[in-house]
Amino acid sequence: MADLFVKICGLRTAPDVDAAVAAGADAVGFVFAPGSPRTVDAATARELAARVPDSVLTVGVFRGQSVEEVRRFAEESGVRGVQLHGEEGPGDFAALHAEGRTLLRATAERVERCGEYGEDLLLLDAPDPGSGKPWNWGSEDFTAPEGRWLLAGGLTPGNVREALAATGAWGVDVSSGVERERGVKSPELIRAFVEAARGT
Ligand SMILES: O=C(O)c1ccccc1N[C@@H]1O[C@H](COP(=O)(O)O)[C@@H](O)[C@H]1O
Repeated sequence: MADLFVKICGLRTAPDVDAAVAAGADAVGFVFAPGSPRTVDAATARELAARVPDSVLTVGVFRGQSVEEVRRFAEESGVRGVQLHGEEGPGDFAALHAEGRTLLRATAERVERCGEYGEDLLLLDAPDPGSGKPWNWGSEDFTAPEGRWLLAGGLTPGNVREALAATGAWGVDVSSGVERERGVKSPELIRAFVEAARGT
């Protein structure tokens, strides 16, 4: 699955970013949601995003923040994409889309297809994002949405192949599973995750 889309999230340092880019990530995420061990400010994210080539999407991650706050962080940091874990509706997505941003809608709900709210990518995540806990993506009840969707929640280098085989996801997103301790990324685990996900 060499063309599998891979996002590495919760990056806080230059070595984190360099490791994700070198490993071949398609997107890197900076957490602007408050209260996470991975939260960075806009100035830090701007410095980190400057290390990222144009071919790799930079994404700001938000949870329960106003559209005005999302817009302000995105402008100040220069990220090209925003990932929304809140209660935003189609109108909010339309407003952010009009500004040229790539939009990721994160949800723990069952969804039939990507794009229902105007998002570019759908992210199916655990109810407690960033916790490293998997959800029941392997169960018989799970039905994959149509379109471009990313699987997230408790993925690791050790389970990502199984998860892809079970769900047929278009892409994957990981944070906890590439950390040596909570909030601290491991370049080795980042590389191992991308290789395992793509089967390279
Ligand atoms: O990573 C966080 O701390 C975070 C905080 C608030 C919203 C989203 C967050 N991360 C997202 O959670 C999943 C990855 O979770 P996991 O740690 O791999 O289980 C991914 O979508 C991140 O973007």
